[in-house]
Amino acid sequence: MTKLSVNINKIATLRNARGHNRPDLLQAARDCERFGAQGITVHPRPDERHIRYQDVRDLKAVVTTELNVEGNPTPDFLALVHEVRPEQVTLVPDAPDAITSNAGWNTVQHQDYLRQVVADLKSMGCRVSIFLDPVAELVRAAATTGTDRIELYTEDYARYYHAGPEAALRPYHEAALLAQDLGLGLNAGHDLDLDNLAYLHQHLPGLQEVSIGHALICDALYLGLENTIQLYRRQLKPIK
Ligand SMILES: CC(=O)[C@@H](O)[C@H](O)COP(=O)(O)O
Ligand SMILES: NCC(=O)COP(=O)(O)O
Repeated sequence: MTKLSVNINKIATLRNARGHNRPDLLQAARDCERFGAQGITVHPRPDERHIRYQDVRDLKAVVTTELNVEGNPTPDFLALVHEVRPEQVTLVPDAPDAITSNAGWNTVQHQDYLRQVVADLKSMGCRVSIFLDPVAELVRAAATTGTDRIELYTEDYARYYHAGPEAALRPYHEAALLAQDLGLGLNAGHDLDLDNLAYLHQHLPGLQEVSIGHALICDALYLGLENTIQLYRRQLKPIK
């Protein structure tokens, strides 16, 4: 089964636009779960432009499925996840000024560093996932860090999907097979939406979780949050 983790960054973006508590992020997380989300993802960025560090603390007390906290393992980020101990930490090498995540890890270059961070997070009981591009040598190097899972960075898949889904997915399919051989769990995310999700799910072996935020929250403006989450879940229905 491929689980849907709803990324609620954009709900915090909206809240922060006015400085009050509308929409209420914690209530939104509860509602996402009630509507069918099987996890909640947040990506606190250093400038706290959407998710604040305090949100992550508060969410831990509220989320009943799984809390997935994404970010670059800076000292502040590591202190936060040490305190909160989410079910999953996804390591993303984003620069502080990046508009959104725009690159995966170079796991070859940062192998030793990642090995230390992964060991530290696993010792606290967190599942660890490393965000990376679908490149064989990056997947192999990730496996040597002891990470539980990798998250395939799907921006290129999403960009090229409409030009030809098969070609767009090919590197991801190969990376997924390699991950399976190496005993790595598999997540995927970034720019997934109602157009491209079902194909990814049907053709990516061993896909355990997708985290989706931007498109899902945009769709919810038109379709409503409950209906939207149900539509995304439907794209992930088990393959017979
Ligand atoms: C890790 C990742 O892929 C991101 O998509 C992310 O969490 C989205 O972040 P923003 O909501 O800040 O664009
Ligand atoms: N890990 C990806 C994620 O959480 C959401 O990415 P996006 O759907 O906002 O592009």
